[in-house]
Amino acid sequence: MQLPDLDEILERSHVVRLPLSVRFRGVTEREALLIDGPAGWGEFSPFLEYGAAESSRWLACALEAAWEGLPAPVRDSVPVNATVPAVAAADVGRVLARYDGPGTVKVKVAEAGQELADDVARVRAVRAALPHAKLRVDANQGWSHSEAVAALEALAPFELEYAEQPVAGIDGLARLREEVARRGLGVALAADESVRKAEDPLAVARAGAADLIVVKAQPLGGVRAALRIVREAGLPAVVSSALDTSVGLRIGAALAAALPSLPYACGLGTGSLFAGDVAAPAYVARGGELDLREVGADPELLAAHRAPAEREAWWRERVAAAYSVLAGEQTTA
Ligand SMILES: O=C(O)CCC(=O)C1=CC=C[C@@H](O)[C@@H]1C(=O)O
Ligand SMILES: [Mg+2]
Repeated sequence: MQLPDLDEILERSHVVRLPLSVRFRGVTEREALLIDGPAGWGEFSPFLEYGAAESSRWLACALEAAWEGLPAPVRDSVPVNATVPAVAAADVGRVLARYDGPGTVKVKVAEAGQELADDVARVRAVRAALPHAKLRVDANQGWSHSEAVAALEALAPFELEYAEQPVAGIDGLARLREEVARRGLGVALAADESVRKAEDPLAVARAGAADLIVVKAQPLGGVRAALRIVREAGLPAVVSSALDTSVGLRIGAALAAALPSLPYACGLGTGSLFAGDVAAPAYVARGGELDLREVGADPELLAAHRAPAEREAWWRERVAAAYSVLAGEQTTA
């Protein structure tokens, strides 16, 4: 795609800071830069600690959505999972109450400072609240090999549909996958960080280190790039969000809706964790499904959630830095 002018991108940009209803990834607020492009809304919201090279993938996704538009869907709604952050078991009911009829729940585990007993109690509380839901866990590579083995043994009675990035690295996943098979634990392993933060997102598939991959439009450089990665990986894929605003969730839904096969509920339910959003109504699932309706930022909500001036300046500089990386790639291509 031909890069639009940086000035035009910046003219069309709005920076927001949205409140979360529950702490997630250590934050209670989420900042994002939204672009009102000629083909639709784009979102640029790399996590605050990401540098220019990594953030450039996220910008490529925003520019694709805003200037090129979203690819044609093959379905008109997508199933989504509820996501339960690493809260105390006693708070699980309060978090689940924010979701409407989820058939699948992803539970965050292996949070720093917590014990395996906290994870088991949290998963048990979800199972008690939703006896028929499918359950999955996401450790964000927080376990060592032996911790992962112990945890997957302790969680085996819950018949998880998969465990997402239980340990770090492709070699770590491959080794754990062998051990899981040897012990007959019967749990599939999904790669997330080993796809979205890897130099080569296909390496994990080539190494046979995971049963499935998690794909996110922003970290992978856009919807079309993510579609290509799924095709080339040849593994089942779960589409997920990066704690996006409604605008980014709609882009994730476009990815899910364009995949030829969608065997798993998508991690696109995180709109339900926000206490404020940019679209009216917010892009949240009903009955465990997200409809592929049109979603754009609402001017009044953009104004209500506008980030403080110094944060706005910071995000605009961040776009410029990521843009330089993309422009450099175009001249060398
Ligand atoms: O997949 C989901 O259910 C929701 C999205 C989600 O879990 C994540 C969003 C953003 C950052 C990540 O820490 C996290 C993930 O690891 O998958
Ligand atoms: Mg994950």
